[in-house]
Amino acid sequence: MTEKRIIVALDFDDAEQALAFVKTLDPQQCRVKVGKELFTTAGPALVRTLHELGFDVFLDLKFHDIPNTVAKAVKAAAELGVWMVNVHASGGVDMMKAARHVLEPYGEKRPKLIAVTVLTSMASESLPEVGIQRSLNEQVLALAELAKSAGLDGVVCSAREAVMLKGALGADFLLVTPGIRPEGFATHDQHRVMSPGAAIDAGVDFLVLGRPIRESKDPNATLSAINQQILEHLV
Ligand SMILES: O=C(O)c1cc(=O)[nH]c(=O)n1[C@@H]1O[C@H](COP(=O)(O)O)[C@@H](O)[C@H]1O
Repeated sequence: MTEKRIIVALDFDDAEQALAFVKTLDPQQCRVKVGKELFTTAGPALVRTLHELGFDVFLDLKFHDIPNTVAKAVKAAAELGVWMVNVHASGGVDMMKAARHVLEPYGEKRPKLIAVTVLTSMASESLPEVGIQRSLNEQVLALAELAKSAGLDGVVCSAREAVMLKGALGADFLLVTPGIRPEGFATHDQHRVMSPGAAIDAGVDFLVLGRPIRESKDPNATLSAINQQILEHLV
């Protein structure tokens, strides 16, 4: 099995539902993401259970606070042993450097630290309402450059910005992209979407999929089908 590129978003109300769902998944086929909703109800205990079941966990709490607070939160995530954790790049370079610095003692076992650029639910027209006058691509690039200068491993962005970011920041800077939608699947609240195959063609490293897998009648079969598409697009 090559690198597991799919991260399934466990956006469930509680641990019971999340565990019933993950037990239908093969940990060789995907990683999983625990976000604000599930972590607020189920907490670290659920993350430990997911580890016991063999899943790598992306703890998606998008920390955004003063450097000291974010650094301590990222350290707590490292203590939990998660595979990946994220912060908001708009928290600034000092915040990101503090988050990166606190991971030093963990060496190669540290979680990957990535920064959210512009949420995939936002369209370019929404940027002025939060005070951003530059274009969406300029904003994503500027925040990704900031994250790289702070020593982070990569960013969360949409797959639509992947070609630009890989060109500007290099192949090793990880791109994690939500807003992935198989052809014909509803976009819901996502604005900047792309299909799994197109995202791989654009150079994305990890694809985040929530509703397309959770709402499938056979999640593991959907996962296998998307993994197959990924393999075909990697050659
Ligand atoms: O950091 C994230 O994971 C994230 C960033 C972003 O810009 N957009 C985004 O959708 N996400 C998360 O990715 C998942 C997407 O879920 P679906 O839209 O159901 O596939 C959700 O759990 C979001 O919280």
